[in-house]
Amino acid sequence: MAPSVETREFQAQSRQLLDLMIHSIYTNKDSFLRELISNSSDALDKLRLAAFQDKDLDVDTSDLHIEVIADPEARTLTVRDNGIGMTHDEVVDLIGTLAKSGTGQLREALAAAEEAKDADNPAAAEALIGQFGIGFYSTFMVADTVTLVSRKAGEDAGTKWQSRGEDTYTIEGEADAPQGTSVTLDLKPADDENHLFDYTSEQTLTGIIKRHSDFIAWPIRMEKTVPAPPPEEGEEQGEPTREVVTVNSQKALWTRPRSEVTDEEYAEFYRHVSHGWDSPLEVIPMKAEGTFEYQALLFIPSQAPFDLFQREHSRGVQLYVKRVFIMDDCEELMPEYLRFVKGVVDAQDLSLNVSREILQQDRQVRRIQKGLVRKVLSTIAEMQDKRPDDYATFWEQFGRVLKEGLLSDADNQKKILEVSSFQSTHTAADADGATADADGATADADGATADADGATADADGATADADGEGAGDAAPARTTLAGYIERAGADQDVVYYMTGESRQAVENSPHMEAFRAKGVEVLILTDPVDEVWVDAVQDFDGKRFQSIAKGEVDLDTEDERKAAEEEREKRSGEFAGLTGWMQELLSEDVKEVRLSTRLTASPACVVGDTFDITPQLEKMYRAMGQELPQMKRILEINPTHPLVTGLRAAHESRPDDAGLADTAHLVYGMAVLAEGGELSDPAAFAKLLGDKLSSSL
Ligand SMILES: Nc1ncnc2c1ncn2[C@@H]1O[C@H](COP(=O)(O)OP(=O)(O)OP(=O)(O)O)[C@@H](O)[C@H]1O
Repeated sequence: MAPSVETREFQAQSRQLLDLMIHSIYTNKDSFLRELISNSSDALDKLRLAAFQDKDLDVDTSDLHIEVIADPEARTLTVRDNGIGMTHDEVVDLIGTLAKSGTGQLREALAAAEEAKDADNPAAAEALIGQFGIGFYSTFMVADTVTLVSRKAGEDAGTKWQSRGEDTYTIEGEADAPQGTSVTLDLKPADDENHLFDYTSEQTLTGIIKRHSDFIAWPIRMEKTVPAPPPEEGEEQGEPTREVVTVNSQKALWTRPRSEVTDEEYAEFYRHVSHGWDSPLEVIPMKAEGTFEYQALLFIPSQAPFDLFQREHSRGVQLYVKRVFIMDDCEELMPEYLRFVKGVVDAQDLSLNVSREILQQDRQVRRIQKGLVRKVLSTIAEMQDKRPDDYATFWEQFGRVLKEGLLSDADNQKKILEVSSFQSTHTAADADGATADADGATADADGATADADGATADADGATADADGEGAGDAAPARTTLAGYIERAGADQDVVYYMTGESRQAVENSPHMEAFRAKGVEVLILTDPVDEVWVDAVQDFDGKRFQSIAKGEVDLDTEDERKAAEEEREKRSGEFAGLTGWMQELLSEDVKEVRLSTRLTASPACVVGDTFDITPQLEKMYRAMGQELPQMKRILEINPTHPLVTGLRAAHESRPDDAGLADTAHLVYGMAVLAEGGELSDPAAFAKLLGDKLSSSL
């Protein structure tokens, strides 16, 4: 019976990707070979491990290798391995669908690339390929047809998958497939101008393999024409012969001294372990000797992967034991908040059949983790100190993740705070035009202000920052906590901050008014994680973190404080009628109405008690499905604002006027909006405002 050929459709997103690949002008077309070899190498690692762990698995692991077979006449190129192979279902799942499909960013990026293609702007597609690294599908950059034949170790029959990269692929049984996987490409005609080289040329292939895959631990073999050795005296030069040679050196990069490895070799290895297409920002080789020995080669990427904040985010650190691959993404070696770190750890003293369960319990593994974390944090500190531009890139890409460590790694909290940097009213505003200190709020004593375009790092800890939004944009600068504390002076015993959704929302919030008037610097924290760590971290260098939107503020000197106290008492008496009435009227929304000391220009603002959670955090909790009681906050009104004094006078003379209650509701609504908050009933607010405006005409 002839084997049945099944034709299946690619998923919509896979189709889009393939389309991009086929029409790609991506210049690094050679990368397809690195991807195939990388996949083969992984498959060989997996087979060796499977054979080791499952003694019943009937496989021959005596000659694990990768073969590259070129046929210039037929214009085909095959990459074959005798690794773990794939079952029929795995081929459909892993090759027929895109593993990372369904994620928002990829969908968005694809849509953007699609649009750009219509607009004849291929750069977007190029960026997409570079950023997402599109493994197996990259073969369609160089091939018209791709045929994959695979037989899983331990199974009797194989599977053949074939596609022209259009809407469909075919899949059928292949009875006598050898164990492992082969991928055969029907190559497109060479077109040097478009970086599509002749991938059947021995020289081209050798060059690519040496450049991209030299360190692969398995032999990569290729049949080549080898010249005969020089003749002995009196003999004739022999004919060149065809021989199978191993093209790569197979040297594990982490065992070689840094001085002997080029940056490009490190970059290629990084791409292999991270499945990335970018270059590493930092290379961290490590060697620990003594009671437990390990070598590690870690990398900090230059670009955050698109799934960094998704549960099933990309892999991190691989564990090897005495050069033998044991597992991908070894969580036990790297804490969650350093999940962006890629690389390998090769431990000498673990057993080859170590399992995740054992790793979790193992004291040695915990000590390795401690060593790795210490080294990564000290590398970030060094970057901050010596390579501010790289540090700025790092912070832009991974700062949000690193700050998660403030919650989960108490031992390193101080270190993490030291290497963190923050926007503040002192640092330059970013490109959205919100200015930090338009009215000169924070010119500090030594005159070191963040410079206008944020392009240079200043001496007191404000670091310049490339925000990745393209050249020409004013880059935001950030400050370290040490920089903040130095500027604040010894008398200020807290670090002021405000959290919010954007710099602009924080800067324009009424809470900022008194701080701006007094020239007191405030950290501007806009990452969701900021909402949480500020409550969990006690202090930095003995200075407490204090939200300017919580509790009472006190920015006065002793004398000012006395005068203000007297003034407030007098005013409290004068305004008691108004605050009491408003408190009752607004009791569904607020727990107190009181006079404010933090406002200079706005009529009112809402604040929390010192230990209340912020509205943003409340929103986050609710989004995560957590039930919370309704949080009531405090309405502070400004006793010098004409709207407030006017309302007081009107309420005194016409206490029963229903229109005044509307005004009070509007004052509250304005306070919520001014801090960037959300009204519980925006339609009611709009109607009230509309009525008020009509009656004033
Ligand atoms: N030669 C092979 N042998 C066995 N399995 C393979 C082979 N090639 C690919 N696979 C399987 O198919 C999956 C998808 O491969 P693909 O190259 O598209 O993505 P990837 O390597 O997982 O990730 P990335 O897209 O980041 O490179 C692999 O994860 C692997 O499970």
